[in-house]
Amino acid sequence: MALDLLTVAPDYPLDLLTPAQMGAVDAQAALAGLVVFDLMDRAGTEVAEVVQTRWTPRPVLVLCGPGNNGGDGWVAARRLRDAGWPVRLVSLVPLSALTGAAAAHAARWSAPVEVWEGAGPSLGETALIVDALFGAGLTRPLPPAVRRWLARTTALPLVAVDVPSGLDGGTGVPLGWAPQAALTVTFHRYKPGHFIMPGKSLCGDLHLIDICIPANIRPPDRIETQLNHPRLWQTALRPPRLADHKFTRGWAMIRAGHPESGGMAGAAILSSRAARRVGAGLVSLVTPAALSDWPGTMVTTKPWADACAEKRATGFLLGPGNGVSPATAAAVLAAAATGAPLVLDADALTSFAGDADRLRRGLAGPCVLTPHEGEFARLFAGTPVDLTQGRLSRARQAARWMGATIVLKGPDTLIAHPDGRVIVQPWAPPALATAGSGDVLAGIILGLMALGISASDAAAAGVWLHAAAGQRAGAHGMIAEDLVDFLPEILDKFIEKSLY
Ligand SMILES: NC(=O)C1=CN([C@@H]2O[C@H](COP(=O)(O)OP(=O)(O)OC[C@H]3O[C@@H](n4cnc5c(N)ncnc54)[C@H](O)[C@@H]3O)[C@@H](O)[C@H]2O)[C@@H](O)CC1
Ligand SMILES: Nc1ncnc2c1ncn2[C@@H]1O[C@H](COP(=O)(O)OP(=O)(O)O)[C@@H](O)[C@H]1O
Ligand SMILES: [K+]
Repeated sequence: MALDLLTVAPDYPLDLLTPAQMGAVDAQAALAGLVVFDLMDRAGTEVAEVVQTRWTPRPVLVLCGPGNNGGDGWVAARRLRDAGWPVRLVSLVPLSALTGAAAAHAARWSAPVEVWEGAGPSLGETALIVDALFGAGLTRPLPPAVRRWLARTTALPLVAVDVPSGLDGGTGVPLGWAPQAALTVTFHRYKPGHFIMPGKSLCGDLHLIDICIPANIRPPDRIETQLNHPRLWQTALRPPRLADHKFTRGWAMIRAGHPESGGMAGAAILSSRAARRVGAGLVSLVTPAALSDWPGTMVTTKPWADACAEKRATGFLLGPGNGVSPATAAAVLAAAATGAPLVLDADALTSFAGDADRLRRGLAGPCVLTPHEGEFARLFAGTPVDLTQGRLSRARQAARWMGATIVLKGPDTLIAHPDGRVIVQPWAPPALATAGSGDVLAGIILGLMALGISASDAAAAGVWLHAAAGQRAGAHGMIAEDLVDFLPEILDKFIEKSLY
């Protein structure tokens, strides 16, 4: 699903269900009188529809597994054959092993069936593979022969039913290995693994099919993972108000680095511009040596301790270009002790490598940490966070342990909150992978928090606005400075205007 980030995106289901939650929904649907045979019929029929929309008729090989995922495959094969496609059907198990709705749909298949043997079927003329082997709830690796067969067919496009078989739909991490799909068709609700790397990449294009399970059938436990969307935070964005003066719009303090301390001032300058563009009333760049920024930025060489003593400060950002050093760590702890909103990025995080517990104990107010994968690994090494887990689990554990919002950046940025909720932003232009882009993101989140917006709303809104600015800047030649320049236009699309 490609998304235009510049519009208030149309409604799409935000909830991402774990495989266990999807199983609970399936079970409740059956209890509510929905017939699994019919749900499977709709699922498989839609798979066939999507295939026919994307490809012209060609020899297709449908691989069907032992469970309901395989059942969808039997339906899809039948529909494609009815539409005149040359279809071969390969069942992973003997037909006598099938049960329930899958067995019932298998009984409706009137053409020859090949049952998997040894190294697997010959490819022959096959030009397209439908993978209906296993769904999102698989808990162990693919059988080795299946894995080897799929690995040999990578030149052919593969359509995955629910997930590419072998991918854990709950985490986005393959159970050892999963094939690369050209497209993935899933049902009722997306699962986290569709959007979190490497699953996001393995799924190819995504299609969500409504198989008519009513929306009031929900899992019994809390849905903890959601897609990002303006409706989560749009009302929290704060337009300028008639009675405002600059101090009511917040004063953000940014610590700038200095070459002599291993720092670079440019990063903090990008952050300061972004914080100002999203509406912070005043932004100070606190720097050990004179530097120049836009004239409206208050550049000051006063000590960082003075900035921390400023009672009117409503937000602090440390890290961009600060240099990794005990001095940076001390400056972080000084700002944290004020209890004012805090954003920590880059060197502010790495300065606590091996000592994350000291940072954790020092946090006294709302805090957003914005690590990329490298910074995350350095900061959380040696903590209770299990670094062998996938991104979703790691981000969630880290936020819980740190008691702060963690923005784990990447093509699938995760915004994890201490209460266990995680917001996923899977849409962001890869052109954002350019130096300084993260500094702009940190400045956006700082500016929003300095305006009084909560850490969770500022992080989710900030990640969206940053990605939207990236989209607006275009696929080629974008530099971090451009992101700052597009922020007013982006904000204008999302901010509520009725309060003027
Ligand atoms: N129940 C429903 O309401 C619907 C379910 N649908 C399909 O049903 C699929 C889920 O069906 P199933 O729950 O049967 O799951 P799967 O189709 O993934 O198959 C699980 C089967 O594989 C076997 N198996 C072997 N090793 C396993 C392992 N390590 N972990 C899990 N299973 C293992 C199990 O014994 C079981 O027979 C979804 O992916 C979706 O394609 C669709 O038909 C739409 C409607
Ligand atoms: N392939 C990608 N697709 C989309 N967004 C990306 C990609 N790579 C990086 N980004 C985004 O770009 C920003 C880069 O930040 P960061 O790594 O901190 O860079 P820097 O420190 O140089 O500013 C993050 O917001 C990240 O989510
Ligand atoms: K599958």
